[in-house]
Amino acid sequence: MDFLPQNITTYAEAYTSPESTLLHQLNRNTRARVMAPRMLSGHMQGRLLSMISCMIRPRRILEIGTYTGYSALCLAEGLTDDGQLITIDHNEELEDFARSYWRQSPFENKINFQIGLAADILPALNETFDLVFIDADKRNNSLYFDLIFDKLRPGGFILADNVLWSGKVAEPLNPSDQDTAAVLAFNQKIQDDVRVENVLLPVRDGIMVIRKL
Ligand SMILES: C[S@@+](CC[C@H](N)C(=O)[O-])C[C@H]1O[C@@H](n2cnc3c(N)ncnc32)[C@H](O)[C@@H]1O
Repeated sequence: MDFLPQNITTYAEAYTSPESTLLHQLNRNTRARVMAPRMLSGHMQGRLLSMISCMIRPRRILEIGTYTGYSALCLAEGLTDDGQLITIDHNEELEDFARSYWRQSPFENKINFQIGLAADILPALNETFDLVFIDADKRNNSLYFDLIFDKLRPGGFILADNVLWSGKVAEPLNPSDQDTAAVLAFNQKIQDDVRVENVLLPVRDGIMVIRKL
């Protein structure tokens, strides 16, 4: 869903740095060959993820929800020389596809792909993260936030995707719509949490930017 008029979106994209050739190919081939290509962050959001990562210069990034590896490549652009990005997905069928693009990038050796359910993998991670991107099953956003909070350094950032949920968060809630209810609950939980500061960016489907105090 576009929240801005199409001409404004087109203009904003025209005045955003272009995707690299590799990211463009990954974007295009995901659309051509993979189910549900709308899940991919895409040009504008990808450049924003890269920009935020370059501002933070993280040593450790955690991504929950790899899909075809597009956002991992964007976030990896900001890593320090000794940095590492751990990315988790339970869909092992996408591994070869994602790796074939990571291999062509400067970040192959910095990306650690872990296959499995995020809720199983997260408790075992023995790292302190500077930046976390939550972009998997939205019903578990609150669980993932709780599981990673103590692993995030003070001053570190969490980005949570799709917090506008196609605009449904601002409409009357259908009682049978558990996905929207979960996104609403997550947004409220963050808003009420005195341990963080947060800004809901209405970019694409909404990104909650959270800073641990
Ligand atoms: C929206 S896509 C991620 C898109 C990617 N971050 C990007 O921007 O290009 C969500 C991914 O989360 C994965 N996923 C969903 N539930 C999961 C779970 N419980 N544990 C791990 N991965 C999960 C899906 O397989 C899917 O690939």
